[in-house]
Amino acid sequence: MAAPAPASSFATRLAAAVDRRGGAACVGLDPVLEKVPHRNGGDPVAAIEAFSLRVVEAVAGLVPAVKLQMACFERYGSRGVAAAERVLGAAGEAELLTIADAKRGDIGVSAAHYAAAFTAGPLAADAVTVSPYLGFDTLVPFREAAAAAGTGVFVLVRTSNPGGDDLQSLRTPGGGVAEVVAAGIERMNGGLQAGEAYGPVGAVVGATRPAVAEALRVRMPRSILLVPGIGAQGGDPAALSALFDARGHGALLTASRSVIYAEDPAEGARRLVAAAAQAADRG
Ligand SMILES: O=c1ccn([C@@H]2O[C@H](COP(=O)(O)O)[C@@H](O)[C@H]2O)c(=O)[nH]1
Repeated sequence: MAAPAPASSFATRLAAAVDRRGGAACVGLDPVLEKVPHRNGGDPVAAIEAFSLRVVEAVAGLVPAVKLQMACFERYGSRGVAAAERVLGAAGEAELLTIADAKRGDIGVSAAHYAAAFTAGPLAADAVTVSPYLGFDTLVPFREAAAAAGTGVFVLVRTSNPGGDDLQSLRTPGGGVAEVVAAGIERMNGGLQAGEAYGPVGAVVGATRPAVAEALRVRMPRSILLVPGIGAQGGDPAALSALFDARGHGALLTASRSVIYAEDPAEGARRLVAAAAQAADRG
């Protein structure tokens, strides 16, 4: 029997959440033991989980989405993963869309396992980040799982770190590497449902190179852009207006340290939403 069709696509749910909260902002949950309240010699997993749950509670109702940095949890093994499951669950219950920032990538047969892990079961999220380094065939299982589950996939295209240039800006006969990846993603979003502006395959494009991000936006008109690099990495939402469409959709600005370690994360989240709304208004 065919799997039941999802109630709505990730793009539709994200657009509704952005409209409800007033701006396309995402709070990154990157809990680091040294920065969260904890007892010396106490349980690190309990500390990062409690901190993450407090941030979820503080930002629920303010932002459309949260992004969990899986590495912050996985470094603690199975207990850390179990904590990530609970934080994802709590965020979902608080009506936050969830992005598992897992940056997975492997040959197709193994990619299918990763895709299953993040679309169904205890680690299921509304979207997952993936690496395109092994080729476009390895993205297909993620695309198929996302389309079937009504979730999203964000492919790394142009990352926010300084070393992103090392490989992503290399020239090839088909253009720069990032442009080749962008073209592949655009192809994967073919055949949109009627009334849908964006497909299930989005792109990670760093805020630290706004002109590059803008050029990539043009190459991927059907992709939602997940835009890290705001705040701690110096990216400025005001420089990112061109990433949004006329309805203020199409991009999701995400910031972690500058919000979760602010004196008042709720206030940090409000500021991020306001900055995203202002950027989208000018788009
Ligand atoms: O190009 C990328 C891709 C992913 N990230 C991730 O986003 C957050 C950024 O944290 P900040 O504290 O807002 O700098 C983190 O989880 C990164 O791994 C990115 O920064 N750039």
